[in-house]
Amino acid sequence: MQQHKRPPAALLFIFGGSGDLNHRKLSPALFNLFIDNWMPEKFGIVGIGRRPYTTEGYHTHLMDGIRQFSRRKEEQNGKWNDFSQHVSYLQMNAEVEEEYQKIAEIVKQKEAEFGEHPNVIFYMAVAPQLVPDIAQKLGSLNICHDTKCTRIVVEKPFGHDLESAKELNNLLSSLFNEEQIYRIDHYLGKETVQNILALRFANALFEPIWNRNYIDHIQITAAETVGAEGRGDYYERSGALRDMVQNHILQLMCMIAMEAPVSFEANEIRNKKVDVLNAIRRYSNDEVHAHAVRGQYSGGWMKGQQVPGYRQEKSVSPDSPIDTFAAVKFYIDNWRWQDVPFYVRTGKRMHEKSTIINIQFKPAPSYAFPSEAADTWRPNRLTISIQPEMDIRLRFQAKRPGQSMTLNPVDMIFNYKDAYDGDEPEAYETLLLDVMEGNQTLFMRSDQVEAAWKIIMPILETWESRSPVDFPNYAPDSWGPEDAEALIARDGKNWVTLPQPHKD
Ligand SMILES: NC(=O)C1=CN([C@@H]2O[C@H](COP(=O)(O)OP(=O)(O)OC[C@H]3O[C@@H](n4cnc5c(N)ncnc54)[C@H](OP(=O)(O)O)[C@@H]3O)[C@@H](O)[C@H]2O)C=CC1
Ligand SMILES: O=C1O[C@H](COP(=O)(O)O)[C@@H](O)[C@H](O)[C@H]1O
Repeated sequence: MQQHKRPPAALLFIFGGSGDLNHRKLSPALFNLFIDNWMPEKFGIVGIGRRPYTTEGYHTHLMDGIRQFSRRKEEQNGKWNDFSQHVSYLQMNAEVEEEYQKIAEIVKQKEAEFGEHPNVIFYMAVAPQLVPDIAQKLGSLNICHDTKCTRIVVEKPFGHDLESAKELNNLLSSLFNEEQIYRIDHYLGKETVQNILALRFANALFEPIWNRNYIDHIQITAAETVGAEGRGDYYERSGALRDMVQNHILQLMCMIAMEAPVSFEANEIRNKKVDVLNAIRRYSNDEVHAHAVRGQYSGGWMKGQQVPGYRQEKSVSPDSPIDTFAAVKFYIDNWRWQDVPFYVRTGKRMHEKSTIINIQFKPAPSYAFPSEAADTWRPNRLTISIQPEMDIRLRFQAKRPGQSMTLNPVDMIFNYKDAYDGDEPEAYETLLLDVMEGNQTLFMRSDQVEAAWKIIMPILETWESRSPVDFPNYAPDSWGPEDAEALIARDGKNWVTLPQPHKD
């Protein structure tokens, strides 16, 4: 068994304990932490919802999620029985103030059982519109005011726009200290995303070329094959730009573009990231059209299966103007990145599930080789595959064996599966452990969230003020609308998909 320092005693209340996020992500993550001996010696987990569950029924529901969605499918030799002793269900309506006394009683009871005051963590796995109300009601319980060991975890989306994000920040800061607020962006918990910091700041190799002098442009693609997946209710109030760009993709941009931190202290990393967000160019409403493209999928065929269009999905309006695809060309106006375009795109029902970052370097300044020696003179590319492939590829030009001087690009590959055992923790495992340990490095600070909204707002406002005339405008199993190809082709570049070994 691995030996390491485990977090102090914790009592975790999951609002939305009967919901999808807990079923698919949170409970499997907590169980994996337990199997790996990372859960505190003394801990309790209380799922909260209005649905009635017996303790046994709740355990069966959670076990079902673990079987379906955990990276570990097995019951792990009776570990589940040990784990489930710590898990209970509290049926309560979170909109009713009096019900919160039940929480205060559980805290007291656990304090007595543990013989110490545990860190009390409130996880908001509920629809965003419920969060302010719940936070306010929790604020009326004494446990929030008198101790730093009370923490609140807020899921994305954090607000619906800049104004509502500010309101939520103001409300939370009137009830909690910033050190108690954990704004989750689950991309930051992914191993491959955290590794960007290691790649950039634990190697001297890349820093000298990591700037406008050597980098031609950067691309970030976060493509999904799934559609709205029964989340039409939520997605109709969101869309791809809000759902993926405002948070995950801008965070990836920060990881790629930030300056070197002087320490890994949470606020130092967050300061460096917010500098990037503050330097991203805000477009005027007139500039939006030239820099941003939206799309919505039609019905059609996906890997041999017929799939509905977005407008035919459950809880979606038949003339919905919501974007299920967004592509934006960003600029970061600072010394390192001036004039280097960052092309980002994300969409549902796309050809493959793949999140990749491509750093395209400029060509060599001159070539002594005959022009027919190569089919590309821009071979140098660093590709960071975030998921589902987990690798880093450095592409460079090589001489093809033979009597003539023929060049073709080859890849030097670091692959997680080959280098490690391929059993990396899921993002939510890392993030939940960080909350229990009180480490906020991978969580968003209030100013980061607001800075991200400021970038997105002009695009949202422009899109919302003009209904798209041509929706749906892309077929399932494609790479999105033609306009997205044009966005990058206008600059003489093209989107790069998962790199394939070079063949003639
Ligand atoms: N699902 C996912 O993969 C992801 C979700 N998120 C975010 O997580 C949050 C939750 O999403 P998800 O789990 O999908 O949503 P669900 O609709 O599946 O779950 C909502 C939960 O809220 C509970 N709830 C609603 N009203 C009340 C109430 N008045 N009192 C007590 N409980 C209540 C429901 O319980 P009951 O019905 O029993 O009352 C249910 O457990 C959202 O903010 C979402 O954006 C973020 C990333 C991924
Ligand atoms: O936050 C969200 O992320 C998922 C994609 O997450 P991933 O880890 O599978 O890349 C997306 O499907 C969802 O719409 C969004 O809310």
